[in-house]
Amino acid sequence: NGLPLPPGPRPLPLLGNALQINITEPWITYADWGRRYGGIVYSRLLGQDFIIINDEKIARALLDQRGAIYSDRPVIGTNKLFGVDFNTGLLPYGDTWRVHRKILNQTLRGEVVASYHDLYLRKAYDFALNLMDSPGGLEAHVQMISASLIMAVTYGYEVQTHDDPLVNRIQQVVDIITQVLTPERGALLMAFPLLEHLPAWFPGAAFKRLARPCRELVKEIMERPFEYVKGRMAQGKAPQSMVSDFLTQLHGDSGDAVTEQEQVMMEVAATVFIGGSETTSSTLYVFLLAMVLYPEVQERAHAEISAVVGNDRLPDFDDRSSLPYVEAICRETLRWQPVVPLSLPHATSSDDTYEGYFIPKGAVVIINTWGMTHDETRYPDAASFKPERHFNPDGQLKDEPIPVNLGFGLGRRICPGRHFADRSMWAAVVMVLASLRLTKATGPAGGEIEVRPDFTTGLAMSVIASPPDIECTDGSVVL
Ligand code: HEM
Repeated sequence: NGLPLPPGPRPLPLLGNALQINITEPWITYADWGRRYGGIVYSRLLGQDFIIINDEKIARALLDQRGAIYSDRPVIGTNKLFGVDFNTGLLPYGDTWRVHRKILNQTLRGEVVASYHDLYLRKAYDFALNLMDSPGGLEAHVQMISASLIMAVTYGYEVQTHDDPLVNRIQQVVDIITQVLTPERGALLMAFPLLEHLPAWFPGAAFKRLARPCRELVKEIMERPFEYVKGRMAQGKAPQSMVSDFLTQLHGDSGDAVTEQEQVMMEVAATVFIGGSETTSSTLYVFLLAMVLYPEVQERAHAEISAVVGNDRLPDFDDRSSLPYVEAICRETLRWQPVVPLSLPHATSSDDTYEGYFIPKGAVVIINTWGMTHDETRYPDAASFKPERHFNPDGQLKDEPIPVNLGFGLGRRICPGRHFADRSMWAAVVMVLASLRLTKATGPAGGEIEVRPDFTTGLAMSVIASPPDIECTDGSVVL
């Protein structure tokens, strides 16, 4: 229609801008392009159109206000190959996705997840105790709280040990997905569809070796926990969970329609684990890392909790509104290192125009959340962890509750688990701050071992380079 594409880096023939992207931290390249070319950037990767949005206002104008165009997902050939095309987060914008979303919106809405308050506090308490008992097992404790929270809410399944076979299976699927199913690999497959059909031994097609085991694992992780809930319900012993609530509603019905609905619920439940476990654990890593690196923040939180909660009990949700600094720590954790730094890729389902630019149908739309939360004009000294930035000059906490945080995405595909994440994260953060002090570990010579923040990619997970020392303050659980 004669309109130009948004500005962007000059592409090379065939490869497009593939060689200009920092593969391990593409959000840094995209933020850099944002500074050079503006809030909306066009790039081409192996023949595929990419629209990269670095500006929150533009992201809201397109995803929130033009949801009918910007809510699709890119077609990634590997999703089907790996058996994960059932996942709500990867489904194209259409009827199946709508059915999934309806279930998710109902079962994870604010009022429903509020009914799990005791569960979040109990799991958070176990987490703090585990950290206290064996600080060196930090990674296992973080995995434990994330997996056990999600398994309890989804299936009413109590994870008993760090080595739960079911959780291990699900974790294997998550690992494969985050390694293999990236939009960049999707672009590679779209550019060279032949790769999908080459044998796994062929150079460049080695990733396919994981496809069959992944498909088998996916089948198992969908069916086994579902059958577990049915078995418990038959014995009259199933606690409240997403799946048991759903099956209770179906009670008495039979036939093909029920089988179909059960299949949908199996898919939604498996999605919840895949979508909720790594994001939860990554966020907790970021929080723990920040506490080790910023002891003054930790001290201020200890003082706030001490003043409000006292020394005779642990905090609970009734204290939440009286602990604004703890709230600000949660918000800053999501801002400082958004654990899904590029959100999930969206795609356009028809041509569009924006501010005189042409946006083609089928373009992959990347929301650079990391770039937005590190925008120096909005967050001065963005690389530093500063909960204070979430307060107004009059000392009041800003009116930006966690469920509207950019880290949960935008528009019709916004994270349906955000209310759950808000509450489960708060419980873990406040429980750790109320009962522990995190410090750098000491080396053999008695000096502090420096902590070098290092991040793995996939869904971006922070790893603390050396296990921190964790002390129970004053020998008691409460400060
Ligand atoms: C701190 C924790 C979490 C973060 C930062 C997070 C972030 C995100 C983001 C950025 C998206 C993509 C949104 C978009 O496309 O615009 C997403 C999607 C999704 N999240 Fe979360 N999430 C978290 C926890 C959870 C939890 C606990 C659950 C489940 C209980 C969950 C379930 C999902 C699902 C099912 C989708 C796909 C939605 C769709 O495509 O329609 N997430 N999440």
